[in-house]
Amino acid sequence: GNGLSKKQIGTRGPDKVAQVPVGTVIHLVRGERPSFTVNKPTRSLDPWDIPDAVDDSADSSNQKNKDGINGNEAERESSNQREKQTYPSTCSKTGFSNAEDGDANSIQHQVEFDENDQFDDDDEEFWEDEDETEEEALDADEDREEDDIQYSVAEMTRPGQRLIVAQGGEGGLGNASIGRDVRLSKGNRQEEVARLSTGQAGTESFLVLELKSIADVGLVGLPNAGKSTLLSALSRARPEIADYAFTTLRPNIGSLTYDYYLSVKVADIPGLIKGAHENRGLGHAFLRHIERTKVLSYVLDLAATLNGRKGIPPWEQLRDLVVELEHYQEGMTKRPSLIVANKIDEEGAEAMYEELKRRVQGVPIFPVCAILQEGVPDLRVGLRDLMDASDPQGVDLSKIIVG
Ligand SMILES: Nc1nc2c(ncn2[C@@H]2O[C@H](COP(=O)(O)OP(=O)(O)OP(=O)(O)O)[C@@H](O)[C@H]2O)c(=O)[nH]1
Ligand SMILES: [Mg+2]
Repeated sequence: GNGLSKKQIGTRGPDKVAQVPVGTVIHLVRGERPSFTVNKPTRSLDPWDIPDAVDDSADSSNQKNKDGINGNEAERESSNQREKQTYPSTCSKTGFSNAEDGDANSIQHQVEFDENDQFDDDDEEFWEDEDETEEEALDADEDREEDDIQYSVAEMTRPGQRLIVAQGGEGGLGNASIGRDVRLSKGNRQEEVARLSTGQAGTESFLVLELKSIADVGLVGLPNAGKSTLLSALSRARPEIADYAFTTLRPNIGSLTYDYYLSVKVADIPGLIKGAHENRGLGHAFLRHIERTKVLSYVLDLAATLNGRKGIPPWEQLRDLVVELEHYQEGMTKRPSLIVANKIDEEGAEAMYEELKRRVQGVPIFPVCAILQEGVPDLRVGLRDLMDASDPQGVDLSKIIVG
């Protein structure tokens, strides 16, 4: 699928506790199968709710998603199939093919899983023993950059969720245990003593951790900055727009296509306020989604203090946003970033834009009027350049001149 960052890890020896962000999918490359199985393979990303994917009860069915995460293709396919069943048979396929763009409407509907849909049950071949000794297998693993994913183990959907993906071994008791007090029948004493003193080996697994991103670009800004307006100017998505804070309560996704092949997904995320990292506003829910985008586009309202409004000047908006993101997760604002200076059409906004350029350096700034789509073509190019840039910059808090 789109926007996946992968990290391969190996575990050996005792249990290891790794903290992974919500939205991480764990795939097994090699090793022992864990005792739980994935109930529902993920085939689409609802940007807001990640469907529960882990069946904690030790179920022996082993559904898996060999391809990892399927993109919209599969989702669309299956949703079409579902609709086909519910619509009268005279309804042609073109009658409901509106979800051709990966925009808000097509992504936001919840996909239900049809147990037999798309997934073959010929699991066996994935679990056939290979003619490799364990030693050889380990060496091979170190050589290979990326191994084939055998099995999707779990999708972490809740904060603090814990799963044991590899069990630690039992410690040996040592020679001290071979004393008179170990009462064993003569027959299997030898065996039993050996087992007690050496312990038992732990299981071993090689995993790929995959953090699902909801989009390539996240539009980050205070409420009312014009994020939703901008998304609708950039793409065919039609999010709700209104002249009050917290219009957007769920992320909306729009697709930007360039030159037929490149498609960049942009997420319009609910407005962020000061204290969001302490869960003010809808804080954590918003931040969680920003976490899952690769590129940050800060949308600043140039007109917030103009014409008698009692808002926050754009450079302070930027500082507040950066502080919130960093409080939530250190290093987050190092992501490739650009600034959209919105509402350039308002009286006095030009001067604010000049002031903003003076006070914030190191990241590109695009003056835009989202309502009239002015500056939007340049922004589109800017976003693409940012995706391609070899040394993209984040916003450096110490370089914002405030006050
Ligand atoms: N003058 C002017 N107004 C704009 C521009 N872009 C957006 N607006 C207005 O700003 C208000 C807020 O726009 P939204 O797009 O809903 O803002 P948002 O950032 O999505 O707001 P939340 O969803 O509450 O976080 C609306 O009244 C828009 O019409 C612009 O370029 N110029
Ligand atoms: Mg909005």
